[in-house]
Amino acid sequence: MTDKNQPIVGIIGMGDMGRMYAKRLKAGGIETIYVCDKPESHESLKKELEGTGIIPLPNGHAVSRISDFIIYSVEAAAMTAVVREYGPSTKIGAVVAGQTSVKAPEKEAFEKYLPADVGITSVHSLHGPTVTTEGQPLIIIHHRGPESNVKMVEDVFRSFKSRYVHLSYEEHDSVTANTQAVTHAAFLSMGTAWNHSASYPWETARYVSGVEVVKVNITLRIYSAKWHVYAGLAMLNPSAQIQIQQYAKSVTELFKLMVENREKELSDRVWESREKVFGWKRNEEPPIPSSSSTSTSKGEEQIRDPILLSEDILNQFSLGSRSTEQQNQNQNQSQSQSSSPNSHLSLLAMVDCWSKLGIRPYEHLAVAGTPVFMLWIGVAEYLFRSPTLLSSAIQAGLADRIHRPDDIEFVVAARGWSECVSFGNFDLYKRRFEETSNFFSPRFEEATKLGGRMIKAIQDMQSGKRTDSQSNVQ
Ligand SMILES: NC(=O)C1=CN([C@@H]2O[C@H](COP(=O)(O)OP(=O)(O)OC[C@H]3O[C@@H](n4cnc5c(N)ncnc54)[C@H](OP(=O)(O)O)[C@@H]3O)[C@@H](O)[C@H]2O)C=CC1
Ligand SMILES: O=C(O)C(=O)Cc1ccc(O)cc1
Repeated sequence: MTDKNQPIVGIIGMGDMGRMYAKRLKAGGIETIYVCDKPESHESLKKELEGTGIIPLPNGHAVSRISDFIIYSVEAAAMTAVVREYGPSTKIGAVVAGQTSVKAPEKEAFEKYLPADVGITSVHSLHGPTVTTEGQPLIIIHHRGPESNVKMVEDVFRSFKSRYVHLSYEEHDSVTANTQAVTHAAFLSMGTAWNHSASYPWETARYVSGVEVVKVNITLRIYSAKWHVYAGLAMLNPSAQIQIQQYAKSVTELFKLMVENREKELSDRVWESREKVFGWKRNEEPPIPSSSSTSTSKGEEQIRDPILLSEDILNQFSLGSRSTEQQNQNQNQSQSQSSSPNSHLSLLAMVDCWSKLGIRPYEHLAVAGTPVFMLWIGVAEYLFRSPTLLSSAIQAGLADRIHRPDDIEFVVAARGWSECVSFGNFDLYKRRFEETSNFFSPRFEEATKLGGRMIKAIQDMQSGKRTDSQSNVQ
C-alpha cells in the first residue's frame, strides 16, 4: 500500500490494453504503478515511459513481488505459461486479475499457479484500447478471497467511469460467446468474402448504403486489430464453438433455400426468427417505443431500448471518397447493382442463429454488450424492423443473380471460419486473418478513425447525448 493507503498496481504485459490501463489509471490518480513487458522489451519500455510516473520493471517476477493488485494483460494463449512463470512470485495477500477476453484458461492458470494466500478478482473491459472507458461495461469477477477485495478493485477503476458488471468466470465466457465470438465470426466472414471476390466494397456502388456502412467499417476495424484477440476468444472459450458453428449452419441453410427457390420455407424461417428474437408478428411494423428501461444488475429482467439506427446517421460514415471519374465508371458498370437490394444473408443468418440458440441479444447488450455488438444488433434491427426491407431481402435472396456470387463467397467464408475455429489451430487462424487483413490494410488508417467516430456518434445517440460526428474517440 502507498502512503495514501492506495494499493500498488502492477501490470504484466504492456501491449495495447496494458498501456491504456497504465496511462488511464495514472491519470485517474493511482499513485504507484509498476509495469513490465517481455524482458527483451525492458529498455524500450523504460525510454517510452520516461516522465510518465509509470515505473517499468525488468519482468513479471519484479512486478508480482511488490504489487498489491496485479493485472495480467497478455495474449490469452500465453496466460498459462506467463502465470506459471510469474504467479509463484505474487506478494502474500495480493489480489490478481487478468484482462484476458476469455476466462477459462485464465481461471485454470490462476488456480493452478497462484499461491493459496493470493486473492483472485479478475476484470475485463468490454472495449478496445482506443474507445473511451466511460460508460462501457467493465466486468468484475470475484473468484477467491475476501469480499473487501471487490471494493478495492472497484476503487482502483473508479476514474474510468465504466459500468461495473459482476459475473462469475463461467457467466463471463457464456455471455461473451453469445456477444463477441459469434459477432466476430460474421464480420470476419464478410472480410474474407470481399477479399476472395477481390472487391473493395467501398469502391463498388452497391455497397455504400446505410447498413453496408456498418458492415464495412466494423469489418475493417476488426481486421486492423490484433488477430490473437479474436483467435483467443473464439478458440479458447468452451462455449463459443456452438455459436460459431450455428452461425455457419444458418448461413448455409438459408442460402440453400434461396438457390433452391424454396420461397415458403425461406420466408417462414426468416419471419419466425424475427418473431422469436424481436417479438414482432409477421408483416407487422413495430411501434417506436416512447420509453423503456435499462437495467444492469444480475438476476433482474434485462430490458433495453431498441437501437433505432437511421439511414441518415449511418450515411455520415460512408467510407472513401470516390473521384467523379470513378463514380461515373461505377455507375455505368453497376447501375443495376446499386439499385437492386441484396439478400443481407449475413444478417438473416445472424437473427436465425440467435433464434435457433435462444439467444436474447438485447438482454446481453444490457448486461455486457461491446460497441461492435451494439452496432451489429442495430443493423439487424434496422433490417428486421421494416417488413418492406425484410421482404425485399428475402426476394433478393430468391431471385437476384447480381449479388449471388457475393453470397456464395460469404457462405464459403463462414464455413471456413467455423471449420478453422473447430480445429483450434492458432497458426491457421493467423494465416486466414492476415491474408484478409493484408488485403484491407491500405484502408486501415481511414477506417479506424471513421469507425471510431461512428461508434462514438451512435453511442452518444444511444445515451441521449448530443451527437457530434466530428469529435474524436479517445
Ligand atoms: N485489444 C482489445 O481490443 C482487447 C484485448 N483484451 C485482452 O487483453 C489482453 C491483451 O491484449 P492486447 O493488449 O490487445 O494485446 P497485445 O498483443 O497488444 O499485448 C500483449 C502484451 O503482452 C506481452 N507479453 C507476452 N508475454 C509476456 C511476458 N511473459 N511478460 C510480459 N509481457 C508479455 C506481449 O509482448 P509481445 O508482443 O512481445 O508478445 C504484448 O506486449 C488479451 O488477453 C486480450 O484478449 C481485452 C479487451 C480488449
Ligand atoms: O467490441 C468488440 O467486439 C471488439 O472487437 C473489441 C474487443 C475485443 C476484445 C475484447 O475482449 C473486448 C472488446
